[in-house]
This record gives sequence, C-alpha cells and structure tokens, in this order.
Amino acid sequence: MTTIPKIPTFILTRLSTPVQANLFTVQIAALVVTIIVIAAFVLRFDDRPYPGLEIVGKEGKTTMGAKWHFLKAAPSIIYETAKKTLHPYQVIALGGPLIILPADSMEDLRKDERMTFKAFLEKMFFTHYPGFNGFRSVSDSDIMINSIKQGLTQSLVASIVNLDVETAKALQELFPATDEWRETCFDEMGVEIIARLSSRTFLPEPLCYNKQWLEIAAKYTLDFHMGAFSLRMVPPALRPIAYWFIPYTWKLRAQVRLARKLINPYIDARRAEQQKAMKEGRPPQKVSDALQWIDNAAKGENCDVVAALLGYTLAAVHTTSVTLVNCFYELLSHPEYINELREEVITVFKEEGAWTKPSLTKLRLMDSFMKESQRTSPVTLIPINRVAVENFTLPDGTKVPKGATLGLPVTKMKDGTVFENPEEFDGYRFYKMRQQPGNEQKWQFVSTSNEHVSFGHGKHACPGRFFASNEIKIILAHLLTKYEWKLKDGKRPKVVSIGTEFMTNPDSKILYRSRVSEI
Ligand code: HEM
Repeated sequence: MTTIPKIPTFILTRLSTPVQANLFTVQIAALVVTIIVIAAFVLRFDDRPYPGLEIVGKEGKTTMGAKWHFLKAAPSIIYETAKKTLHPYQVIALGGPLIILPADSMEDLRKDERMTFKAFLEKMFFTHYPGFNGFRSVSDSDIMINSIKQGLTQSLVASIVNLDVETAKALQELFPATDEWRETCFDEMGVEIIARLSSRTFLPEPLCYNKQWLEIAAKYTLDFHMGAFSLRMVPPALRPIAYWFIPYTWKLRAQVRLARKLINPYIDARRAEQQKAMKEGRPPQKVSDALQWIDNAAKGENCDVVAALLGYTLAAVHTTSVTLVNCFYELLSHPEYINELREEVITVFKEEGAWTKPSLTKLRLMDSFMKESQRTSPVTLIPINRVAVENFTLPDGTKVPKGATLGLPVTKMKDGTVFENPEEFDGYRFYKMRQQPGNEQKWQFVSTSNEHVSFGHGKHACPGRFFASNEIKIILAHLLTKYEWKLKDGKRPKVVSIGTEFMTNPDSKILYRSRVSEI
C-alpha cells in the first residue's frame, strides 16, 4: 500500500502566513475569506468530473476530499496508475478535474493545437486579473515567446561572459571565503544566484543590479503561484470578489507596480534615443537585452514590455533554480562524482582558456549528470499542461470537452522499458547513451524527446533551455572549483510534493569550505 506523505510544515506555514500587513486589514481579509470559504461550500465549483472517463484517487471521497488527497499524494497516484493503464484517466486536482494523458501520447500531443498551453495559463493562472500580468504576456500573444526564440537565443554566446563574471561575484558574496566548514542554505542561495544571472542577462545595467528588482525576480514566481493557488480554492463565481481580499494578490499588484516604476524609465529612455537617432539619420545605439528583444519581437504591435519581463522571470527563475538545487543535492548525495566533474571542468577550461559555447559543450559528463538529475528529480510531475480550445476525441475514443484541462506526466522518465534500472541514479547514463552511434545529439541536456520530457517536446518545447543549460554549467563549474561541499549529517535534503509540484525544503542546510581553484 502506498503511504500518503504529510504536507511539510514549511509549506503549511507559507500557505497560512502570506504577507505582513496591519492587524485591522488582516482581520477584514480574514472575515471576507471566511465568508467566501463558507460560500464556497454552498456554491458549486465548476469541477464536475468529465463524463465517460475513469476517475482515479476519488474512491468514496467528496470532491474536496479528493482534491486534498491529490494535493498530498499526486506522485503516488500518478506513478501507480501509470503501471496499471495505458489509457487516459482523470484525477481531481485542486483546479478541478484533470485528464492525465498516457505518457506514450507525446508524439501526438506535440503537434496538437486543439489543446494549448496559452489556454491553460489563462484558466489556471488568471492572467486577466491585475498582478497576474506576467503570464498574460505568454497567454495573449507570441511576442514574449518569439523574443526568447530570436533575441535570447541569438545572444547566448555573448551572454556567457556575463554569466561567468556574475557567478564569480555572486558566489563571493553568498559563500564568503572560509577555511572552516560553514553551514549554508543552498535552496535560498540557488534562487538568489539564478535571479542575479537572469537579471544580468535580461536587463540593462545598472537596473540588473537593483536590489528591489532582484527581490521581485526572486519572489514574484512563488507569490504568483500562491496567489493562483488561493484563487483556485474559491468557486469561479466568487473569484472576482475574493481576488481583492487575498493577501497574495495585494503583493502581486505591488510587485507589478514596483516593476513598472523601476523599468519604465529605461524603456522611455530607450525609445527617446531611438527617435533621436532616427531624426539625426544615424542607427540607434546597439543594445542586447530583453527590453530590446521584446520590442523587436513586437514589430510595432502594442506590447506590455514590463509584463513580458515578469513573464521571463516567471518562466526562468523558479524552474532553473529548482533544477540547479536538485542537481547539486544529487551531486552531494553521490560524492564519488565530485572529483570526476571537477577534473572535467579543470581539463576543459585549461584546454579552451575560457567558458565559451564550445567549452561548455565539452562538459559531457556534467551534461549527462544534469540530465540524469532532471530525470530522477524533475521540477514538476506534469511538465506539459494544456486546456482544450475545442471539443475533440482522443485516439482511444475519449471525448474531451472544450475547456478541459489535460496534462502529460513525467512517468516515461522512470519507465524501465526506456531507461535501464530507472530507480538508480547513474550520472554516466546519458554520457554512455550519447556514445552509441546516432545518439550523440539525442541525449544532450537540451535535447527533448518523447521519453525525456522535462523541457516538453515539439513545437512548444521550452525555448529557454539553452540559456538554462549554460547558466547551470557555469555555476556548477564555479561551485566545484572554488569550494568543497558536503551534506549535513550525510542526509540529502528531502524533495517534497505539493500537488504536481516538487520542491526541496528551504530550511535544509549543507556545508562548504573554500578551496584554491586551479582555474
Ligand atoms: C531548467 C529550467 C527550465 C525548465 C525545467 C523549463 C521547463 C519548461 C517546460 C516543461 C515547458 C512547457 C513545454 C510544453 O508545454 O510543451 C516550458 C515552456 C516555456 N519555457 Fe521553460 N523551462 C526552463 C527554463 C526556462 C527559461 C530560462 C526560460 C526563459 C528565459 C523559459 C521560457 C519558457 C517559455 C516562454 C515557455 C513557453 C513555450 C511555448 O509555449 O511555446 N524556460 N519550459
């Protein structure tokens, strides 16, 4: 029998103590939230299961009971069911019924436009409410996605130098030199490093170093998810009222206001310079940052650049930091790889003389280790999320109504018919697979496939993965050469699940001390 894990205290604390506010405001909000919760039981949620589809995880429970059960036990429900059926089924997730597609259907799904990620964002992340603007930039147009595909991707080579310099600076501050073993909270540091590196790449100087912006970069995503999570608990009819009384939504609106205050002067100055250059008949100053990539991708169309930048933050910071933190914890849990990876870093750097696209590509063991860590500890149980934009029928005859939520889970990544000894962590797994003829490209960290879906696959596969890969490799290279590391009491910080999301415990500590770097 599968045991149901308890929701960890640090998550419950986070759910129950969202923001500081004065006592009176909190009392009013608490009163309104109580009324709304009572009304929630009286009013209907629009979460009747889809007809004609098996429901898993509800057995004898009320809808609320099933939601709570899924919140606590989603991984065991999904992995266990994957062993029993190759057909679609539904679960009762917090946001209502969710159709779980068979892991084998990736090939069809990757081309299917009858269900879209945009519609999913709109339905689950309330993109039309103020404060949730970040994902509106993705759900309402292709500008933000195109700006990444064109601007960020073309700037990858140039951005490596900044990533290298910024990592050195960040580590000096976050892990001050010490000869004694010292405790650190790597969860927190991971978010901070990724927020700094992303900001250095996406924003102009000195804005990228602005402390208030960096705080938004590090915190907007979590507050965004908590805000959406709170709003999903309210019946749809009450959401327009409840929205104004959920403390997380106050925080989100404040973050968007502050982001506008910080970023708008740069946008205005940029546009003024462009107009001046046009008048003077000279080309405008060349710049390469997200403000410009977004402006270029908009091609004169109206676009909320600040919202799109918040969209960059939402897409980039949490995903990359969780991937980095998991990868690092995996490394400390398998210390036999530390020296091998360090040796690889030193050898490649000495051969190439700097971190560049070719030298990062030569870090083959690191690439394999990162991909294996993503396979064993993914960021989410369901990386591919869709909402049906029309009524349609799946190949097995399942009828999907317009508006239905669908997801494809990561179960294939632990499937023994695809990956030998799938429960075992093998840092060399993809290194060896790439040595097989014809497979050199298929199993790189950034390669997507029907079997390894951490970045999605097909037309909508993550366009930021090339950047994320460079970031993580450079950070690991610095961490390995400048410091020694070990787990506290030999224990790997636990990964916990809340619904379909995985996270590490932010209270976990690891130990480090300085070493003399060879490079
Ligand atoms: C390790 C870090 C990351 C992981 C694990 C990750 C994962 C994913 C996944 C699973 C998807 C959904 C694919 C689908 O629906 O088919 C996605 C989409 C997306 N990601 Fe990432 N991502 C990461 C980093 C980034 C970064 C750094 C950026 C931007 C700078 C980014 C921007 C996006 C965008 C814009 C989409 C939507 C693409 C579309 O709908 O066409 N991601 N990502």
